[in-house]
Amino acid sequence: MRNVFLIGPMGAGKSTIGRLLAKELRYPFKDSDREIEARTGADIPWIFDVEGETGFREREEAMIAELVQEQGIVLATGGGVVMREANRRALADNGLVVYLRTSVDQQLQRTSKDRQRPLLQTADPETVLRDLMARRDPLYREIAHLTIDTDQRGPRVVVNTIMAQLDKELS
Ligand SMILES: Nc1ncnc2c1ncn2[C@@H]1O[C@H](COP(=O)(O)OP(=O)(O)OP(=O)(O)O)[C@@H](O)[C@H]1O
Ligand SMILES: O=C(O)C1=C[C@@H](O)[C@@H](O)[C@H](O)C1
Ligand SMILES: [Mg+2]
Repeated sequence: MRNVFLIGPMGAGKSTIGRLLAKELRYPFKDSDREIEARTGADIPWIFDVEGETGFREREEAMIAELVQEQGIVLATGGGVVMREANRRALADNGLVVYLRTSVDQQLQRTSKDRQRPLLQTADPETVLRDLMARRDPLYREIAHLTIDTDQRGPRVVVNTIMAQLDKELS
């Protein structure tokens, strides 16, 4: 069974859509951010605070290397997973990579209520998101087997769109 790996920026809907897609496929759902928290025994803001972003990226790379060994899971990755080449290779080689695309305007709306994203705890999250998008969008595209725009589609419609594409991929 093939793994499905969801990539994309903060607020693209990887966790939300991943959970729904996994139900549809009857695959186990894993969320790399949650797995890192469980393994560390601390939440992501704590890890960034105490170990810095580099400490978090080390934990993330180790977790991705482990998770890609699974067979037949839906995995929601963290927004910055593509920054490391080892992660890009691990994902591209071990599953179908789906890029959930979204605009910075939508990201701002979807992330505004939540304080769990340390990179956005700044006076100017819009500039941060634009800068991250400029650097990461080419990397998401580099490894994506499928790209789905989520701006005009609610989570259920995104899942149906992925399911239709998966049927094509698997037939
Ligand atoms: N297609 C969509 N349309 C409207 N709202 C959405 C859509 N997808 C997700 N959302 C909402 O956006 C918010 C962020 O979604 P989610 O946490 O799934 O993003 P994420 O990609 O996992 O982000 P992160 O990389 O920070 O973990 C949630 O409140 C979710 O309900
Ligand atoms: O875009 C990012 O770099 C991040 C996204 C989140 O999923 C978490 O992995 C963390 O907050 C960092
Ligand atoms: Mg998430």
